Amino acid sequence: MGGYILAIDQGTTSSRAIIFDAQMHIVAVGQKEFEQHYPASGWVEHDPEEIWSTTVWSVKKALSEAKLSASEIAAIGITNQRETIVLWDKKTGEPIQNAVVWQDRRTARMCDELKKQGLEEKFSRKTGLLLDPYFSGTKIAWLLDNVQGARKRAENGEIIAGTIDSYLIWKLTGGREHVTDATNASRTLVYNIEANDWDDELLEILNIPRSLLPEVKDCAADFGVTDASLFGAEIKILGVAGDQQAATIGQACFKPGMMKSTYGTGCFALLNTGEKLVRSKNRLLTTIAYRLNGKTTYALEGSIFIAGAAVQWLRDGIKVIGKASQSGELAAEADETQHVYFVPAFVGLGAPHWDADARGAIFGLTRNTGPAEFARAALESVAYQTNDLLVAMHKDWKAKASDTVLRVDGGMVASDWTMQRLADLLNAPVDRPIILETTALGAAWLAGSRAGVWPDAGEFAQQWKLDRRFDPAMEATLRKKKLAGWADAVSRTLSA
Ligand SMILES: Nc1ncnc2c1ncn2[C@@H]1O[C@H](COP(=O)(O)OP(=O)(O)O)[C@@H](O)[C@H]1O
Ligand SMILES: O=P(O)(O)OC[C@H](O)CO
Repeated sequence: MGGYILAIDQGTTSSRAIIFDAQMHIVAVGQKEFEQHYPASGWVEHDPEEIWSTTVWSVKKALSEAKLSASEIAAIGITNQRETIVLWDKKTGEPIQNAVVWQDRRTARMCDELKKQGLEEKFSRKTGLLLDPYFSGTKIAWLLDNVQGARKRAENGEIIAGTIDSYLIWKLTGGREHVTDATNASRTLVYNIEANDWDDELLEILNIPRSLLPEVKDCAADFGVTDASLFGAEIKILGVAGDQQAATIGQACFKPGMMKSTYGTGCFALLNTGEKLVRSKNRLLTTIAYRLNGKTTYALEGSIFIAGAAVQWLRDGIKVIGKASQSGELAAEADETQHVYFVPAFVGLGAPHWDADARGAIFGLTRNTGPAEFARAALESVAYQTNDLLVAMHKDWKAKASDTVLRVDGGMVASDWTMQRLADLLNAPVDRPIILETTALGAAWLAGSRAGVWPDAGEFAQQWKLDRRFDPAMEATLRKKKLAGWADAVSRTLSA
């Protein structure tokens, strides 16, 4: 057995496999995109078979690129798009229908109904979440009620449910393990984050049989062994965490008060609050950052649904850029005297507004407005939204904005212009590390430390190295004016 660790990062748009050596350096990557299905307005689905085939393809690709055999891999760590849910047949492994993705809004009315019954406080107290279609619970209920025969099959114990980590482990172990980890469980809306168990009362409200759900383990634990027929030898699965929690670990945010923000399709900021479960009074989420050796560390989370997706819209929607990397250059050419605000509520707004029905809007257009001002407004929208999250976090965590250092990662942080504007509008420093594969790194650390080939948290934290710090440089009055303009634009975009 070699000291290599394989991280599987199953994301919203692609599946990736990354092999790290014993020194925590990347030696090979396999990656494959898969199809997004939009069967109705606001609905988003993935084909689980495609999630599985692209994952297997990526692992095989990474192994062949690295010229390694499966027997040289000490352990696998899995990280995944969170909340997305699959129901599948226990005997055949066949999904009962496509996975319902985290972005999917089909249960908005169900959530409204539960809110009308006065149940949001109960769900929030027990799970740390809110009644929004984002989370898995109402998606499971919808599948049981709407896929023909599903409820009967569930009652007969023929089908089971899981988030993507759980589905992948089931497939990887040849149907031997139905398990998940505490971070993924904490996104389902039926997991009690204080009791650390599925919650019978919430399961009853949503009419979900407990037998459908996987066993919940620590993030570093024995999750099973891959079937030898898949990659040529058995490999132990020793680490699992949802992708935003894995990025928190990969950014070495192990101490209370440390915060990371990941800018991929969406943006997710997590603040480590330690063993203390902080209840947000400002519409943020309380979630499990990680659970190690039976000890839970909590986080406050702000979730924004559109970040890099706004750059994709500049490229594929209004076609003002040819590739994502041109967005910063174009924004830098914008006329600073024009105040254009773009609220990218393509799929509603996440934290702190939680408005499923809001849709995108642009304000402040003049005859001189052109592609550069659109690009700047799109990139600035990401910074303004992050600021809204941080303002809410500072109220809940009682910290000053000036005391905050934000560690960033994800595809968008390649843009220097965006990172500088982020620091300017937050009025706080923004730190970009050298290793940007923080999500995979976090999953690899869980597996590698459990396997005994990677160091403990303290030593691991020392490998975090700064690439560049962006210090705030915007004049205070301009910043104030811009933030007020954004607040006005958002208030005009909200649905009610
Ligand atoms: N140089 C860049 N400037 C701005 N945005 C970028 C740049 N490079 C990539 N992006 C954006 O980053 C996103 C991809 O980031 P990634 O972390 O791979 O996302 P995900 O894991 O959600 O698929 C895309 O939405 C893309 O538009
Ligand atoms: O797959 P990503 O990187 O877009 O992350 C999705 C989040 O986990 C959704 O909560």
